[in-house]
Amino acid sequence: MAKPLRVALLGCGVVGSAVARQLTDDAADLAARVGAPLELIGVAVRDVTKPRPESGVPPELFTTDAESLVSNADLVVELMGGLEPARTLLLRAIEHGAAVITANKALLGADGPRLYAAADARNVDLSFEASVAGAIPLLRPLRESLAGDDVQRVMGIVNGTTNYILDKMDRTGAALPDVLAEAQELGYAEADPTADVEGHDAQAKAAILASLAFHTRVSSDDVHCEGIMGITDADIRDARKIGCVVKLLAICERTPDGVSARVHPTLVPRSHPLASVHDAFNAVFLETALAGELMFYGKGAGAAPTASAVLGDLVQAGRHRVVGGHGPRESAYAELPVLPIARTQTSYFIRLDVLDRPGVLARVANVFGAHDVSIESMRQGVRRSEEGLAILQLVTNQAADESLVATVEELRKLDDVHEVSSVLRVEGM
Ligand SMILES: NC(=O)C1=CN([C@@H]2O[C@H](COP(=O)(O)OP(=O)(O)OC[C@H]3O[C@@H](n4cnc5c(N)ncnc54)[C@H](O)[C@@H]3O)[C@@H](O)[C@H]2O)C=CC1
Ligand SMILES: N[C@@H](CC=O)C(=O)O
Ligand code: NA
Repeated sequence: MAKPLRVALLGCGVVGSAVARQLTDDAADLAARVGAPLELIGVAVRDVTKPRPESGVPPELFTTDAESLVSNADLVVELMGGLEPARTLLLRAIEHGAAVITANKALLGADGPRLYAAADARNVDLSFEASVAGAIPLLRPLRESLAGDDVQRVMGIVNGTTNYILDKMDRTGAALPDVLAEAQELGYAEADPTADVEGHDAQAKAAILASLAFHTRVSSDDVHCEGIMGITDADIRDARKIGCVVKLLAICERTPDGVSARVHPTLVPRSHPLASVHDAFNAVFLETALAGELMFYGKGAGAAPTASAVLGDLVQAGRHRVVGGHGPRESAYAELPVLPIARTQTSYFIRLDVLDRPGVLARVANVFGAHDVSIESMRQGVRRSEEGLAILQLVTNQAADESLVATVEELRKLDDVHEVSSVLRVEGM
């Protein structure tokens, strides 16, 4: 057995506590797998007096001096979240020659290349399996197992909190704020849960996935993002009526013109495998040139599942310390253009309240035709006859997103249209 490797932990919240606990409870096995004991030399926290019995960390190991801690470690595990001071501490750790492990998708999505460059310059590992889809081994397959293949498409549910919320709304009719509080209690949500419900957590994850899948730098800012705050009971009911469920999807695609990445609420047919992803589970489908279709499923959030991914990275980085070598570096050589959503092919579900008068269907259909958008199906909903209104629910075929946006804009201006009451993208029909 080699000499102990010094491990510094930054943050002792939901995930940090679970990692710390496992470092103690499973010390002998982890040492045997690494080839050296993993010695926890300190845990950086904001308040050293706060009791954290669940972590099993001896009180003397807590410190507020994160800078000194990272300067003395072989392996630094960042589980604080947020851009700063996480970025500065990771860069300092790398500068001192430590391998770094992080679950911080917000930081990777905003500034990943800077961390990669620093890690490459010092020849140390930068690992982040927990940052996307929690426990699911997804980034290592993309970075390593599929390094000889060409990924065409990545589509999936990568945010546990919003899946938990949408699933509960669908299955029990519960209201969004109540279910969000439950997801927070269960440790799924971000410290600021608006990152979950506004889609920014999934946006950062989509940036990480697209970067790895397409060997091209894609930052969070390149990812079109719509969250779930606008999803209403009526949307969930409409989805049900047309045999669908609403899911927040991340979709990254390679096209002849470049690559795109987007996150938005999406109608998915109930027969689609993503429709049966319940609670805080995540699921991601890959389409590749050689392997064909691959599916990854598991727990995307929560203390123990996320700790599993962090510890896997920690063991791998530890092994590299013991026997030499390091994990993959940034692969961004392809430098493909990153396309805006306007140029992505999508299809829309549109709900319209129209004036119930002769010729209205033809005039509505004309607007679609004028933008080269064809209608896949149309359904007339319950009439609100006292107001002289009828409800139309249409699903389009695939078209450029900009054409669909233009179609909706023009529908809104039509005299026959009282209101465009819902617009959602559709996948898998
Ligand atoms: N909770 C989950 O299911 C998952 C979380 N993650 C990521 O893991 C990281 C940690 O998440 P959680 O444990 O859920 O968050 P958390 O909010 O429970 O824990 C973060 C801890 O870091 C501490 N902290 C923050 N800034 C600090 C500073 N400047 N100095 C010292 N301590 C500081 C906080 O006080 C808190 O105790 C985040 O990047 C999150 O995005 C990734 C996958 C799943
Ligand atoms: N808040 C995130 C945690 C894991 O990344 C989620 O809900 O998925
Ligand atoms: Na993962």
